[in-house]
Amino acid sequence: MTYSVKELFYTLQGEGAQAGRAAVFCRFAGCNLWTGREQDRATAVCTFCDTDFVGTDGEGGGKFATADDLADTIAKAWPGGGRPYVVCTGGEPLLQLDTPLIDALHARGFEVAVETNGTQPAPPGLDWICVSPKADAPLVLTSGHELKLVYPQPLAQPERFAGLDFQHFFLQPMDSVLQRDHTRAAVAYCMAHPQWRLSVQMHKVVGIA
Ligand SMILES: C[S@@+](CC[C@H](N)C(=O)[O-])C[C@H]1O[C@@H](n2cnc3c(N)ncnc32)[C@H](O)[C@@H]1O
Ligand SMILES: Nc1nc2[nH]cc(C(=O)O)c2c(=O)[nH]1
Ligand code: SF4
Ligand SMILES: [Mg+2]
Repeated sequence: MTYSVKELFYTLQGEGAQAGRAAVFCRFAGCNLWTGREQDRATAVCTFCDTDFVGTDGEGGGKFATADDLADTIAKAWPGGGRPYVVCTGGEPLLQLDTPLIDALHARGFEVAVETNGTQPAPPGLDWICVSPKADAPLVLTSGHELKLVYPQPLAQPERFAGLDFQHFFLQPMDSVLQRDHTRAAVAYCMAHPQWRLSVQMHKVVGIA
């Protein structure tokens, strides 16, 4: 299958339990909850997205004809040393990430992580699954390593997800003009409900991709 990648770059994971860890980011193009066009944002299922995932024209982006082609490109972006780590994101990565690509990445020594909205089943073999539920979208993926809820979403209260089968539960303040208010509210919620931890988008604080 052909993979459409918006951008592919080396940085630090900025969010969740793996924050601070060096990672190759593979941002797949396209999402099932928003077209990515600003004129459609208000009517999208997911309205708060902070990401451009349209097309294949970003840094390191392109169309990759085979799993081996894409895995080779990801492997070239790793500097050597440590345990190679790739974060598959998007857009919605589970529209494209499949078993041949996971196998090709494992064959090159990578741990494979995914950032998903949880509306698609996950292929087997993923090493780290981060699910970030969206209020108006059906949640299909109800287990994984971390659940990272963007907060606040009035129609997706943390209580709805607290009993699911995840090792870590994070609230991530919604980035918008009200980001400071959202952060204060998330802090208060985590202090009142210690099952939840705060995920600050560290990459935005330190100014990296
Ligand atoms: C751009 S999404 C791509 C992966 C997948 N589509 C998803 O939604 O999980 C990556 C992460 O950014 C989070 N995110 C998106 N917009 C955000 C915002 N405005 N503020 C905080 N986090 C946001 C998502 O919830 C998700 O955890
Ligand atoms: N540094 C960094 N960490 C991230 N964690 C999740 C991200 C995403 O957009 O999926 C992201 C991102 O865009 N940059
Ligand atoms: S589901 Fe993820 S990629 Fe899609 S619009 Fe929402 S935050 Fe953005
Ligand atoms: Mg991001």
